[in-house]
Amino acid sequence: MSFRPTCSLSSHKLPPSSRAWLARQYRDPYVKARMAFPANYRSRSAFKLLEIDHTFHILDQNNVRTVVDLGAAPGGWSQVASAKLGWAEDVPFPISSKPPKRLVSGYGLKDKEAARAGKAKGEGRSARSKKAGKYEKTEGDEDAIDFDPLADDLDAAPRPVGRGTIIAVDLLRMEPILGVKTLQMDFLSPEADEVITQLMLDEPSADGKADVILSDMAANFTGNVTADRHASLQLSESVFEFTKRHLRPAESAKKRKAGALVLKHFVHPSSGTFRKQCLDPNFRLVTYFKPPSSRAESAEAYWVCLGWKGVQSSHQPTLPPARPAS
Ligand SMILES: C[S@@+](CC[C@H](N)C(=O)[O-])C[C@H]1O[C@@H](n2cnc3c(N)ncnc32)[C@H](O)[C@@H]1O
Repeated sequence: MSFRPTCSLSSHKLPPSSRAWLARQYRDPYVKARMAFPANYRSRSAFKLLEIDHTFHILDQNNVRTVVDLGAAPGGWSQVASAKLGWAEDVPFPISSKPPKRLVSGYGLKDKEAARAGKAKGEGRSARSKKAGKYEKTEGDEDAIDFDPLADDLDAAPRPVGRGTIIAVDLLRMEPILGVKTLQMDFLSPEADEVITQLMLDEPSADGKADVILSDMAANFTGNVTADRHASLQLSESVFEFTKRHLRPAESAKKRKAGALVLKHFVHPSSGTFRKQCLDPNFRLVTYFKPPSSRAESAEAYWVCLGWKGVQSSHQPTLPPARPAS
């Protein structure tokens, strides 16, 4: 469902669950903050990465040049990474408790102008969004917020020239972001590694290694606890296998805490085993982190892993490695 700040909360036409969702959105300071800032984040998730980076300084390092963003759509984390690598205006932090009024009450000024322009051409917001191939929020992806792709004006001058590149992978199509190469594919497919590697090697002086790997991937929840846990663990295992091949070890970056992995997971009994077998032995520091912007009622959390040792883990995946190609 779209978030429309002008919707009436008391509308009896809405089912109770939608009214509760809207009420929560109204109260949510991150939803307001997202609309207030010039970065015009595409998702509320952007704040989770800002908070992670504010605490661990993963992207705030000059030596960070290649970032892989797995499960990137609609693009909030990629926007943050793009700004941190200097491709876009950097983003304010910490989150202001009082975002500018004119923007909190509706869409950003730029969006309003774009909306007016669209209207003049006889196009409504939804028609324009459809034409531009707008990210469609999927069920369970409640941190995605409707955004107007036309509001991210990539042609606006002057363009900052950033360093390095971000490779964003998702099952879903993503609108372009400066400094970001987007790849629409299933990360679990057998060909994913090769295609991502190719993109990494396309860069001048690239060696196919990433300085930072981010995974905010979340499998679609089915409601079947066993199947959902399996899917979540399978994603974690696959990201770890990818990390073994592509994360630049701290030693070669000559920084103790270089080589960073941020991995989303959903708390369940096997996740502790995964951490002990795969993460703890291979990183200098592994921290379980629940960003303040992650909803308390959500079982999601992140492992923030710093200082990749480049060690090949002896851990054998407990699950079938990859989904067969359909
Ligand atoms: C919570 S959203 C990510 C939000 C994103 N970090 C942002 O800031 O906008 C999770 C994403 O994981 C993607 N995803 C789940 N399984 C995937 C897979 N096997 N391959 C690629 N993407 C996947 C979903 O399509 C979804 O867009």
